[in-house]
Amino acid sequence: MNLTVDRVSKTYKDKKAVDHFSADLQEGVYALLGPNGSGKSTLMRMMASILRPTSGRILLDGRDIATLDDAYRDVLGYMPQEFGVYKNFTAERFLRYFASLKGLGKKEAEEKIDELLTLVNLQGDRKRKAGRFSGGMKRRLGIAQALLNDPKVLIVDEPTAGLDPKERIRFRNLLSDISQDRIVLLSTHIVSDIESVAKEVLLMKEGALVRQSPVEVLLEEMTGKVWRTVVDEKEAKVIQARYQVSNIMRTAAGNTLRIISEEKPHVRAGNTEPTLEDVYVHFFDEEADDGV
Ligand SMILES: Nc1ncnc2c1ncn2[C@@H]1O[C@H](COP(=O)(O)OP(=O)(O)OP(=O)(O)O)[C@@H](O)[C@H]1O
Repeated sequence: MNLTVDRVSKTYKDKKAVDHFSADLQEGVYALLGPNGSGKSTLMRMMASILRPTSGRILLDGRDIATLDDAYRDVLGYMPQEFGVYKNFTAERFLRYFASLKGLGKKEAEEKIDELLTLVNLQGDRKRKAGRFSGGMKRRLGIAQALLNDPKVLIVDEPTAGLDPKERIRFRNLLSDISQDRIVLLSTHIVSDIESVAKEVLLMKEGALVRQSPVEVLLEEMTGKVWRTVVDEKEAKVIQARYQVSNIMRTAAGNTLRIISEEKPHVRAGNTEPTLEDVYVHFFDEEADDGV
């Protein structure tokens, strides 16, 4: 299976939110990583066929999703960023409602709902009102909703926003469990969410794709460019003005700096193992959000 984004652009009035974005996805988890406002939601809404591109095409196995229309929606699961639940619906009623919208028969729906509530670990809460759920539970219910039609393409926009660290881990595991035989695309600006689950990372900046690579390749490219040194406050300021600093840890011994640089940035600096956060800082020149 191939989902191809072919030079897709979207312009809102005078704002170019997505700019000639091209990518090719097969089965597995892909992470769309970029700062706020880089165009991730706009791109995903186009890939979910909710929004029409201003130009360019999106193809599933060579066929335009705009032409496939309902045939595409039959194989698509989508969880938008702003995911609302009907407050007074119980979890199971909410899923029954969406199952009927998606055209599932009654018996088929009950079986699927049962299976999905177990998968997202909400079986014990199925008769509780979704309005009382925590952020993490609502998002898990959202994923169950997106999986009702057993989609071949699953698009989830910022699935871990607002979740606590434990919920984020649970979510990550869930995504990797369901990624077999499906294309899963998730967006995030939280680096630690994707380091262990993503097959490839798509780095998005100002509407454009800057890189599509496996995590290992991105890390490999940074080898020898990430440095660690302990300096006093004055030296720290000088280094910060001259180099990209991905982290500063202030301790009694001084300031421990992680620096990204082609050259050795300080006499006492030594190379250290790169992380995806360093990659993020390198490409976006801003501090990574660790999501905590
Ligand atoms: N309906 C709209 N009308 C006008 N401009 C918009 C609209 N939707 C988004 N934009 C603008 O397009 C750009 C990309 O927005 P988008 O929401 O796609 O980015 P994002 O990467 O998903 O950001 P975030 O992580 O904050 O949601 C932003 O500058 C945003 O202000």
